[in-house]
Amino acid sequence: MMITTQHLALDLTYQGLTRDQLQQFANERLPRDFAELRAQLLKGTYENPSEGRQVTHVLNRSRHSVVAANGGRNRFSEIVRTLRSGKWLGATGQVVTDVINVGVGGSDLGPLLGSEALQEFADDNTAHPLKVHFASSMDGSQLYTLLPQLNPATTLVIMASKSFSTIDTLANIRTLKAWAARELSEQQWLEKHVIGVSSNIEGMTNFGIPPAQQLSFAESVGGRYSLWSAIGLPIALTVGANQFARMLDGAKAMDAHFGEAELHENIPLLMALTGVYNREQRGINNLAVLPYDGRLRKLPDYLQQLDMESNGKQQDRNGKPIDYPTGPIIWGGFGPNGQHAFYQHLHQGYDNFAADFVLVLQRAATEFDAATQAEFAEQQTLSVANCLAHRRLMWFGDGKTYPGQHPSNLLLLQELTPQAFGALIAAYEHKVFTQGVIWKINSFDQPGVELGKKIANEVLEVIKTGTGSDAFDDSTQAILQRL
Ligand SMILES: O=P(O)(O)OC[C@H]1O[C@H](O)[C@H](O)[C@@H](O)[C@@H]1O
Repeated sequence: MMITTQHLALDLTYQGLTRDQLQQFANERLPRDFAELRAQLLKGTYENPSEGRQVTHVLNRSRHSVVAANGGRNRFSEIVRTLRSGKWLGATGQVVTDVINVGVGGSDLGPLLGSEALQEFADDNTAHPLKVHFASSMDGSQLYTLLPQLNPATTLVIMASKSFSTIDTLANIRTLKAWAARELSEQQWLEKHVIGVSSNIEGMTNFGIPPAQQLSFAESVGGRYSLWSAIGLPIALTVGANQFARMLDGAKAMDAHFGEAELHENIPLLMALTGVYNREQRGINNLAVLPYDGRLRKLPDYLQQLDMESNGKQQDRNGKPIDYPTGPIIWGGFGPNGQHAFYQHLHQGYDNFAADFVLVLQRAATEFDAATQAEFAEQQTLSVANCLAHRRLMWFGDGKTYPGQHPSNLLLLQELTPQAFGALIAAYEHKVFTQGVIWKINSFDQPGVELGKKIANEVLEVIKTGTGSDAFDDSTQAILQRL
């Protein structure tokens, strides 16, 4: 069973469900008002009850929407143009050559995935190739290796944080500020070397970021749904504003598909239903994401946040406890390398799993000479053959010691264009939305993460003041003692 849209195809043959079975399952599990709720999501009026706002990330896909305008698309494009054309001068008059995106979670994973995936599609009118780096880790380990290679006078920092209060990001920024102080005054650094991306405008202003270097986006755009907003700046810096807009177009085309296509032709809907079926009817609690293209290496990480932070819940939309399983554990890795590492367990291990294979069939022509190009084409074919082989073995087994019967999707991209990438990510967003509706949960909050942050602050306070550790358990106390 293969469904083909403009940018993305889905083969769900190895889910092992007939059209009738899917229809019947949809009749049982999709609520009656599903079409209405879906229309709300696509209009930007779907409710996020616990945070008291509507869900509007879909509006960011439109090149001219109101939300996009409030997010400062013009300023966004201007910043992209200036930096990519080598016209952004630092405080000492030198051209900025390196950008570090400092953010975590939704302010890191989407920009990182998108920049890696689409690099080859960069608009080639760049006079000065800009290098884009990423720093997310709370412990500073990325900056530790990155900073010795950079010069504060030619480096610009994107402070990317929806809330502008995430301690991981603030800690990395403090380190960068201290590092820049070798060459620049604080004033110089703020005026020419920092761009803020946030929905907390006051926070950016209080930090001292000049208004012209503030890019905002609506609070109603969830962090894990924010790569379409100004948070996508690193992607635009990598590929150019036009290619970034093409990524939005691809997502928009998927929105239209999700809104209009009938059940048997609707990619996100079928991904959602087969996922719920696997969870509930086959008792499978995990989904392996297996991209067969190195440019999508970070896809499992990205989808972990998108899916697990959205649907890993034990309360319904009204805050009432629920007693049925919700979103699965998402894990995975780059398929071809996984074959030499964890696939043994997938083929012969004891555990059940479902898988999403993501396959790109062709790679655009490059500037390599013909002989090298032919070898690369051969490598692409090798990867396709391996993807198809392992997918078959996981489903059919060998009738003897390989059990098979592990259901999988094949998400097929003819080429990894910005449009196809946008469509792929939007399809997953809508899958997660649909499953959230089926499970009656709010996919747009993350109370568990917030409780973790609160407890971390309490522990930090004890470490800093050296008092109050007796409120903790023995194990925690013993470790604090060593510290
Ligand atoms: O963008 P920020 O406000 O800094 O948030 C970064 C991340 O932190 C949190 O812990 C949330 O769970 C994520 O959803 C969010 O993407």
